[in-house]
Amino acid sequence: MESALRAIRDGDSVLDLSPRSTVGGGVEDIYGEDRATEDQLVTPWNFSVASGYSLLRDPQFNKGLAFTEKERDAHYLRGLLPPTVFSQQLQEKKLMHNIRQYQVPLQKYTSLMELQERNERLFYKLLIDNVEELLPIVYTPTVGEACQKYGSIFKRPQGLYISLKEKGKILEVLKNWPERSIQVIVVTDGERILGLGDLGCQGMGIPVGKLSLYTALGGVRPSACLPITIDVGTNNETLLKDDFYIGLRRKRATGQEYSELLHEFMCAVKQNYGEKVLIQFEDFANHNAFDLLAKYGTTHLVFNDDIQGTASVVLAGLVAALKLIGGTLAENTFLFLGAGEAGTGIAELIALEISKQTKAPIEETRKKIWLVDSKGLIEPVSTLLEAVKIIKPTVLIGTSGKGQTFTKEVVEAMASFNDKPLILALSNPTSQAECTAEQAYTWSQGRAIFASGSPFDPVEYNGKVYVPGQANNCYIFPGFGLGLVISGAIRVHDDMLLAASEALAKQVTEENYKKGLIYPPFANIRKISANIAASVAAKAYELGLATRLPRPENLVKYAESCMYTPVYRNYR
Ligand SMILES: NC(=O)C1=CN([C@@H]2O[C@H](COP(=O)(O)OP(=O)(O)OC[C@H]3O[C@@H](n4cnc5c(N)ncnc54)[C@H](OP(=O)(O)O)[C@@H]3O)[C@@H](O)[C@H]2O)C=CC1
Ligand SMILES: CC(=O)C(=O)O
Ligand SMILES: [Mg+2]
Repeated sequence: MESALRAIRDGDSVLDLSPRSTVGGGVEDIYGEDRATEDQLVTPWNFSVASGYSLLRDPQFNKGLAFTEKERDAHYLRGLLPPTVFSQQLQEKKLMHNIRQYQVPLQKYTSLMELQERNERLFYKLLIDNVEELLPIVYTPTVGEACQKYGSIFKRPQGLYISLKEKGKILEVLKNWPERSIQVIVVTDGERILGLGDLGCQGMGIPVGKLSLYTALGGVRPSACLPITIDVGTNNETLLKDDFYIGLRRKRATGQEYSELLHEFMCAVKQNYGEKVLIQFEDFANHNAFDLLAKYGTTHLVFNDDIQGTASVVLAGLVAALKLIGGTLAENTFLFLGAGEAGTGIAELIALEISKQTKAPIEETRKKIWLVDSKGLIEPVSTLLEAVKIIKPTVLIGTSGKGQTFTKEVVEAMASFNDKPLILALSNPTSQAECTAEQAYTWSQGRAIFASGSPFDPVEYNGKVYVPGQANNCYIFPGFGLGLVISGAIRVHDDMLLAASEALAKQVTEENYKKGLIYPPFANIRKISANIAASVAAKAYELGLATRLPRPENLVKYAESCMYTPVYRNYR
């Protein structure tokens, strides 16, 4: 067997097995592959059944030191591991200890990505058990920095890259992905990565991060998740000049060239994975995002996280906040800084919810909502401060992607006519937040109810500790997607967003309210996701959009039973 392999690999039956020094200074391998020059062809070999060395290098099955004695015997692992056997708990303890040694968040990020590449179950165990500590690493804000530096920190590729070079061959590219039964795709074209702008192909960190939350927070199994970056070029001059940039070095394709590639992609996905695969659009620029959602919303199961997920999470926070500020949604006045995907998505869902509650036409309910963009309000008002003073909103929402725009004067103005001004600084990452938690509490003399897209630590002000919430779509999309998957939904409907929002708001407890929180803690996120999933699935059945029949009686229990858990499996 051994010699047959050698002969086949070498393409020649006679081999000199003694290692020799090569011209480049290395040592030749016994198969002669090192001797091959650039124009001699060699075959990349692999084995289909993971055992021994290849088992240790397969992240899906690797358990590292946690392989039992029996497994080490049965799977040819003897000698490939040191003699000790660790439990998964001990591995987790060791890794958390190591991660906590790093002072720089990006180092924590790379060590977690390496773990994901090495031992998937252990990665998810860590993420689930330490979600509040690790979320800011695998997700905003650190993932933003990782995308900015993706070319330099890039080691092994994650996800699937589809560039203009693959035009006409996208179906073949999808078939190169090792998994067949995909349930959720998160796709970006990298043009609006958080509030950091066009990061081109380096936006891949976002689909990778979002999908790791699909698994950790929503229980969708990792093998069913597919991160995709569509590379149509970048207009980011710094990246185009960067030696380490990993994407196409050209300006972004637009118009027909862009839409043809996207259309081929959408058709290929449906052809390869069927009608029930969820395609989540993420961090597209708004000049494409709305069109893509409208175009494919009637033919595919598509969801835009920035427009729809954000809307659902913010509406939940607003509904919960009514417990603290009193009144109904309709009695509030909303002012947005930023009228793009997040801003208009949230505004529309608020208007829809008020319209459902009051039976007033949506054209009427929109009148309580004001949006300011870079050119000002659609009125002779050019600054946010002026708009705040004239409109006197009860709720101020930042979705402009520009940091420090809720100035002291703006927050003070909000606090001058509101007992409890509700201030949501949604822009990510932390550097782009409209104001910090400390600023919101200090400038409002401790009266603001504050939540932000990226997390802030608790703030002490005048001897009292204030705990800011995190208003981020990651409360919604994992449970939302799970609900679509378990019901076999074929289309997304706005009523599902309202159902998800209501389910999230219901998870806020009296204890949370006492702390001024309008979102529940992430520590309970899997329970929260199961509830969101059940509500979304229930709505899918009600609307006739579910294909998984018969409908399970208890949808919460069913959702929980479908959720991936990262404990190790025993191998026979
Ligand atoms: N917390 C969360 O869950 C989420 C947060 N976000 C964050 O929200 C931000 C915006 O995202 P998104 O809506 O998709 O982006 P868009 O590009 O779609 O929208 C940005 C909007 O902000 C406006 N704007 C830009 N600069 C200014 C300024 N100086 N003053 C006033 N308005 C300005 C733009 O106006 P114009 O068109 O005139 O330039 C546009 O209306 C990002 O930072 C993103 O990270 C997004 C989704 C979810
Ligand atoms: C959270 C998110 O989706 C964004 O900032 O784009
Ligand atoms: Mg996003």
